[in-house]
Amino acid sequence: MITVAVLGAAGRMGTHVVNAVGAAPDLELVAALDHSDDVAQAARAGAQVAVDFTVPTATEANVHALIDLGINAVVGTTGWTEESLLRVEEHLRERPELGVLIAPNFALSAVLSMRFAAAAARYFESVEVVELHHPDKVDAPSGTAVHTARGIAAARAAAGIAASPDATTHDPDGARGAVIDGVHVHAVRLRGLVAHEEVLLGNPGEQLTIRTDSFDRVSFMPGVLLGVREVVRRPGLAVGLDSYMDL
Ligand SMILES: NC(=O)c1ccc[n+]([C@@H]2O[C@H](COP(=O)([O-])OP(=O)(O)OC[C@H]3O[C@@H](n4cnc5c(N)ncnc54)[C@H](O)[C@@H]3O)[C@@H](O)[C@H]2O)c1
Ligand SMILES: O=C(O)C1=N[C@H](C(=O)O)CCC1
Repeated sequence: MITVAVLGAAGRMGTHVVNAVGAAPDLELVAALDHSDDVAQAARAGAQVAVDFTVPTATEANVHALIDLGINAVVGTTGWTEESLLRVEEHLRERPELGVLIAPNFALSAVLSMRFAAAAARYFESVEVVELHHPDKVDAPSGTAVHTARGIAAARAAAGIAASPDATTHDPDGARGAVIDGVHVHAVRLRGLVAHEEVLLGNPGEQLTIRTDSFDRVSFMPGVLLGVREVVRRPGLAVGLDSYMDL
């Protein structure tokens, strides 16, 4: 039995995680904490793993607190930068027995989309990412889109591919979107959506579209539970659920 605490337990994702952990025969929910609770309660309740679905402004501090408490962490919250990931990696050297998984998206379709996009990136002249989410989301672009763009950019750089062609010289309102490692990323916020992303790859006379749709937050739960089960036997920092999958 793996004992689990949930941070952000009252939120949209946290509520689903509480239910999914509660329904799993090999997991025991020992703490359901939200913003007014002390993270140390997770240790007092005997948690081996804490799942964090909080807010980008809180998640890094939560992870450092969990490491100090000797608790493995599975993190779905977005907002991570190269610098904040490095700080966690550094902190984990003090606790080499602990594992931390930080994954921008736990849905299988999204994990595969990111992999497929990176694999396809070097075969196309142009690439852009469009992410589409519910309007209650506080961050843009999405963590998934940032991770997707970085994977595409790394694959193109490794293959020596030039920047996507773009004649734009006048864009006073930012219509061309954000630029992540040279890849344009566009964010849509629309009532009715949950979490969606399209990667558009273009060549003369052809286009490849890679699309992932999470219509319901249940889509994230198998990946979260996989993370909880695996993190206890995979010390160190892992970024992206694909690192726990045999892809
Ligand atoms: N990785 C994935 O697969 C995935 C999927 C969906 C959402 N997300 C990300 O998860 C995060 C949460 O999304 P959501 O839709 O559940 O948001 P939400 O606003 O519904 O929930 C966040 C919860 O965290 C709580 N909270 C805030 N600060 C806290 C703190 N310091 N300690 C404990 N709890 C705290 C809030 O009170 C709230 O209940 C976002 O960053 C989102 O982008 C990731
Ligand atoms: O609903 C959200 O918020 C989501 N956030 C993640 C992101 O920013 O990529 C994953 C998808 C849902």
